[in-house]
Amino acid sequence: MASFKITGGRQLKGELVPQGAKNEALQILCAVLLTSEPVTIHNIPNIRDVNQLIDLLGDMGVWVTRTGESSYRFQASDVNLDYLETDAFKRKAAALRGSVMLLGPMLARFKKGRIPRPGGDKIGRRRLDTHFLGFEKLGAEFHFDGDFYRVEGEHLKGTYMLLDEASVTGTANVLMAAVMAEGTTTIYNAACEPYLQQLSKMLNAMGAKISGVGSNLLTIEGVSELHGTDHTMLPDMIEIGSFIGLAAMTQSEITIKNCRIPELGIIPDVFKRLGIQMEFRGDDIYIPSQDRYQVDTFLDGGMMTISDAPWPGFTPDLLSIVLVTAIQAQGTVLVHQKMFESRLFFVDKLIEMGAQIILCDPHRATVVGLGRQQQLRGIRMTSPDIRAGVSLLIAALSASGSSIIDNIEQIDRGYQNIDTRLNAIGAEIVRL
Ligand SMILES: CC(=O)N[C@H]1[C@@H](OP(=O)(O)OP(=O)(O)OC[C@H]2O[C@@H](n3ccc(=O)[nH]c3=O)[C@H](O)[C@@H]2O)O[C@H](CO)[C@@H](O)[C@@H]1O
Ligand SMILES: C=C(OP(=O)(O)O)C(=O)O
Repeated sequence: MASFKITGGRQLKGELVPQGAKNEALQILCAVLLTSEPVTIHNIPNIRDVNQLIDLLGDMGVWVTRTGESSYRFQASDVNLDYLETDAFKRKAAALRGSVMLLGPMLARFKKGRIPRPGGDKIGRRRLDTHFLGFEKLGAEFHFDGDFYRVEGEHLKGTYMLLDEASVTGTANVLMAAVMAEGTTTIYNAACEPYLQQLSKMLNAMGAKISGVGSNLLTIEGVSELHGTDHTMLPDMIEIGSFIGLAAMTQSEITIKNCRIPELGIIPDVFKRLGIQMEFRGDDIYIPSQDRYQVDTFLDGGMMTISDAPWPGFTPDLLSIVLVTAIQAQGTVLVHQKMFESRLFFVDKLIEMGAQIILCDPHRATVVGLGRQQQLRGIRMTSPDIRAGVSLLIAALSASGSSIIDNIEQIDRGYQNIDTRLNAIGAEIVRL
């Protein structure tokens, strides 16, 4: 188990370039299984979850060639389906959440697929019903033997389906199964975040016929085969949001480069409602060093609540960052994590550091901003999940004295060389 030692209280200054998007990468990498032709992908983040999925594809027989710093070519012309029966597959696929999206492509191309219970953050119940109900609607059979989920379907047929929830990985999985089904599939209540739009655009470039991209109603006309393509990943919007929170908490002047601002949806506005100033300079976001940031109230004077919702609502993956950023704001914010029930427990560490937070219940925490009247104190803590881990890192960077964060493998799942990149603009983080 690795740890970070952080010397807090330093103001940072400089530029940060966001990595390619983790959650887009996991969808896109699974989609390479849909064709026997080469698919080249650019701007792939060098992070644990993505590297594990690339390794897994290699083990399945996909030819993987690194063609540049963050570019790879994949060719799934010799996939070994027997590998799916091995213990190694079980162990590796169970290490990350994104592996569940191998199922849709396997079903589409090889008529069957098998996956162990996927891993990922332990942030509450994470059901997979949407995935399997969708596959069944397409005519596949589904079995779960307690260890493995199996799907089989010789002849997938297009149909209308109303997803039981707008699940991100569920929509991606069903979409990838449907692209080569016979006839037309309509997916209503589809998740529509930019990463799914990116996946749809890539599939269309491979020869799929998907319309309604960007909406919650996708129409897919099945085609008999897909071809190779080139695809470039968006910058990671969760990393961009994390850097905005980091800048505010540490009073740093940071420019976040090449953000693809139109794809960020409501994210910048939510941070602005915390009182954080930012300027859009072309496609960069400039955040000046701010001594104070005053939380907005609602128009009727009511206390600010920030909650998550399926896209184009605010992503749940940034609520932990909003929560930590509110600690040094002026004013009070209620953070309401509606989707996941175990994602806010890390606040006990922040309270130990001196933050004024009341955990109302597993879904809601009220943060009473310190308005820089008092600095947080460094402590020793453990990173429970990716986003809580980075939130603790931000808290530690703003604190007086030094902190240790254990279990930073969680942070490495989603943030590329975060220590080196932040040290380059003035942070003091040592990997132990
Ligand atoms: C690998 C990957 O891409 N992971 C992301 C993906 O996970 P993932 O695809 O696993 O998450 P889902 O979109 O399926 O849903 C997450 C949770 O939210 C609940 N839910 C979902 C939709 C809805 O309309 N209402 C609702 O309450 C679900 O019951 C579930 O508990 O999307 C999540 C939600 O943005 C993100 O936190 C994860 O980072
Ligand atoms: C919850 C997350 O990831 P995963 O779905 O991979 O666990 C996340 O990226 O915040």
